[in-house]
Amino acid sequence: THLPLHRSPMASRLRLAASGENPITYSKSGAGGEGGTERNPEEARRREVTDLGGGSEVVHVARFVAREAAWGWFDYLDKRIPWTRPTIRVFGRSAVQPRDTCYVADEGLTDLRYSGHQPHAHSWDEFPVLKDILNAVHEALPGSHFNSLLLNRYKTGSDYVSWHADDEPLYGPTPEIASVTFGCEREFLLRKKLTKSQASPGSGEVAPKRLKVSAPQQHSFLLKHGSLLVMRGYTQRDWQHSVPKRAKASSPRINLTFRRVL
Ligand SMILES: O=C(O)CCC(=O)C(=O)O
Ligand SMILES: [Fe+2]
Repeated sequence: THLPLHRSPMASRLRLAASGENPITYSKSGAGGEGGTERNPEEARRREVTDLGGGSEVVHVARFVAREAAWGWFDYLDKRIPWTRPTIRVFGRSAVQPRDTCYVADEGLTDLRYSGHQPHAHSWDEFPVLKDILNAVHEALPGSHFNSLLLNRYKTGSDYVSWHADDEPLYGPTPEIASVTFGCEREFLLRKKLTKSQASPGSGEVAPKRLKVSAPQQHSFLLKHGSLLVMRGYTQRDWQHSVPKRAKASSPRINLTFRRVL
C-alpha cells in the first residue's frame, strides 16, 4: 500500500524506517476484542526515526492510536484524572506550574521529585484505561518496561512546559521515555544542550573576541492527536525539550510520558 508521506518540518533529518525494519507487533485480541480497534493498522503506524547524533534518537509515530479510540481516551482522561496544578520552584522562585499534572507509578518505587515538588503517586488500579495505553506502548516498544507515568494537561495555548530534560538520576543514564498525545496538536521542540565551552564565554575583564556562536541544533515535531514520540539513548543527557505557548491553540491537549524508574 502507498501511504501519504508525513510532512516533516525538517526534511533533512529523517530516515524513514520501513515498517518491516522495526516491526510493531500487536497481539490481536480477535473479533470482538478491544485491542484491534484502538490501534491503527500496522501500515499506518509508520515510524520516523530521527538520529540526533551522539547516541540520541527520537522515534515518532504520528498515527499510533486510531482517531476514535484516541478521542475516547482523551474524554476519559480529561474527566477522570484528578488533575492538579502544583506550586513548584524554578530558579529560587515559587510559581504555579503552567499546566495540570498527575503522576501514576508502581508501588515501592523511588519517589519522583522535580522543581522542588513531589507529586503524589497514584496507583494504576485507579485508572484501568492507563493500563490499556501502557499495554499499547509496551507492544510498540519491545523490551520496554515502563513503571511510572507523568500526565500533563495543557488547557489552552497559554499552558506550556519550558525547556528541560528528564534527567533525574532515578531514570538512569539513558532513559527511554514514551510520550503519547491526545487532543490539540502542539509543537514539541528539542534543542541541544550547550557544552561548557559553548555556554557564557566567561566574565574576564578583557572582553573576549566576539566568536560566532552558532544557534543550538533544534528539531521540531508537530505532535498530533493519537501520536507517539519516543526519546531514547542520551537524549535526556544531551538535549532539552519543551512545548511552547501557542496563542492559536485553544483546545486542551493531554500528554502522557511513560518512564522507567530504576
Ligand atoms: O507534553 C509534552 O509533550 C511533554 C511533557 C514533558 O516533557 C514532561 O512531562 O516531562
Ligand atoms: Fe519532559
